[in-house]
Amino acid sequence: MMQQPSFSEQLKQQAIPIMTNINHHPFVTGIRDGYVPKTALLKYVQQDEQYLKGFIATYQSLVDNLNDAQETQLMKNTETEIGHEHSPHEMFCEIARVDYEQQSNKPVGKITKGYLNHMQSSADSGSLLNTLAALTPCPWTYSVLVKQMIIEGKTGKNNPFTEWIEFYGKTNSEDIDMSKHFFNRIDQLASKATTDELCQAEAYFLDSCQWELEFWEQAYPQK
Ligand SMILES: Cc1ncc(C[n+]2csc(CCO)c2C)c(N)n1
Repeated sequence: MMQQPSFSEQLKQQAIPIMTNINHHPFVTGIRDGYVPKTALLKYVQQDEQYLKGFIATYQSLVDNLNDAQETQLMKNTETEIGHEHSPHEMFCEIARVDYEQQSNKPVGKITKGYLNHMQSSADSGSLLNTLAALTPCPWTYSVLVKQMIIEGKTGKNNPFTEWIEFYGKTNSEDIDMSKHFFNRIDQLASKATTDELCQAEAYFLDSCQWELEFWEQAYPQK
């Protein structure tokens, strides 16, 4: 008999259309091909500075709500990774020839706010499964898109984004792959969840994937 795919495999399958749109978004193809307009890089950095603060806040509420010491330690280990996201912002600023220091504390845009509210509402739902489902697309979509670029051989001295691609390629290496760790935990929780709970978690996951797409679009509108 064919084995039923795991819940996390089902989530990834459901997200394929959104992931395809992300991979074809001009911001992402620009990184792959070595040119993104300065205005887009700037907008991204300004919004992502705000986004990271919110991501860390939601992650913190997740850790605070854990009641298992071992799991708390595991999640805290992952937490130390999150603080290192400023260097990709510095790379974008260098490429755009703008001062990184001037880019923080800009007003939070509509999409950034929407995405952050969505993540926080997953934590407020009181369900670890929902919270992990809402947080995972952040590391997962980046891991998928950079892996694709690395496979296609888009890194090299001709591409100014090589360091950026390798940054996310590295943070997603086997031993510290955050999305893998989150997906494993999601599968454990899913095995004890009701159908309704699984539906809810799936919606949190897919909405976050859609917000990831909107986030690129916010910085570099296609219209
Ligand atoms: C909108 C947006 N989505 C994802 C990331 C990437 N990212 C942010 S935190 C984190 C986890 C550990 O570093 C990862 C991969 C980003 N910068 N901005």
